[in-house]
Amino acid sequence: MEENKMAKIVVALGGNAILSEDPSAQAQKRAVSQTAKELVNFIKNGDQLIITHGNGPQVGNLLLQQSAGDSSENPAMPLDTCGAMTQGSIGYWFQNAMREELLKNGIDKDVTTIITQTIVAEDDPAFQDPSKPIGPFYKKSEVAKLRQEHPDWKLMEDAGRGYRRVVPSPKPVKINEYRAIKQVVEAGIVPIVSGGGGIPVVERGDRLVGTEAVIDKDFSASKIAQLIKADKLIILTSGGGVYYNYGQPEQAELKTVGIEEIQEHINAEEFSKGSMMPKVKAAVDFVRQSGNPAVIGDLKDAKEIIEGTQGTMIINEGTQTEYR
Ligand SMILES: Nc1ncnc2c1ncn2[C@@H]1O[C@H](COP(=O)(O)OP(=O)(O)O)[C@@H](O)[C@H]1O
Ligand SMILES: NC(=O)OP(=O)(O)O
Repeated sequence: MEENKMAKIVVALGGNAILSEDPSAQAQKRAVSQTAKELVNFIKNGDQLIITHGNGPQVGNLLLQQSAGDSSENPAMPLDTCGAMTQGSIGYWFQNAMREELLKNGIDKDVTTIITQTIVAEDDPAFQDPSKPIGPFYKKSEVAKLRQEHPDWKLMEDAGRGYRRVVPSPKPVKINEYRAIKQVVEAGIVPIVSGGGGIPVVERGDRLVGTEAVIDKDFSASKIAQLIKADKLIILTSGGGVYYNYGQPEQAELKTVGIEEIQEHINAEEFSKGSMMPKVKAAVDFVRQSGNPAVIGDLKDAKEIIEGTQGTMIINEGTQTEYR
């Protein structure tokens, strides 16, 4: 198969950006359709697109549905299987929406979802320190009751938006389906990969065994972007680009920043642990390893981000930091 010469762009979409206020399938499909309209612009530009997405809200909601209907005849599915189910459901929404948009634009291109298993280390310290927010946001007044009802849950405040259940989030070590993903990319097909960061599995001899965790999709997206030698990594979320002093009166949104400067802000732990910190770390890791830029921005600004007029661009050079 001949190597595709067009620019390869990995786009990672946040679970919270897909599920904003209305958790119904219709509302999430609408958000995905809106995004698909923007994503098709990359293809019209002649770029090769690789799509990945989060699943934090969706997998948490699914776990709640599972436990509500749990019985010996119809047992609740474990977290790794719920992760796989969200890869299927969100992948379906994207395949469906992308197909429609491509047809509207007269583009004959296949889109396919690859169920992806992400190998993590069984001794990753993250298993002892849950940090990945999943499911709905709760008010502070609800926390005591939730702790009583679910003594096994750990709850944490999430970036000023309320409290959420948190689960372990080990780092991706290997993407098991990487070779398949590479071949699909080389064939010019648009793949939807590593949804929800990939299904977390650990290696035990010849077996891959599912584990109770949710991998951060930003870290998996960065790993895939490095493996396929992407020209750009774009992380789309809600709320805009990266801010210094987020939530403070003096908050400032970054337009362009070099990796060494933003690394200092990472080292000072200035970004929220369960939300912006993984995005910034994943972006910096990609830029450092590849030399290519990464952009973090709002899903609703996808068009402007493609044009380079919105979002925060992180680049591989010392530069005068620009603010919006
Ligand atoms: N420094 C920051 N700059 C911008 N947003 C931040 C920052 N710190 C926390 N946030 C919050 O992080 C959110 C994005 O993280 P999250 O909701 O976890 O993303 P995802 O869309 O991947 O689910 C933003 O909507 C914002 O509320
Ligand atoms: N798995 C994951 O990172 O999901 P979110 O993007 O929804 O946080």
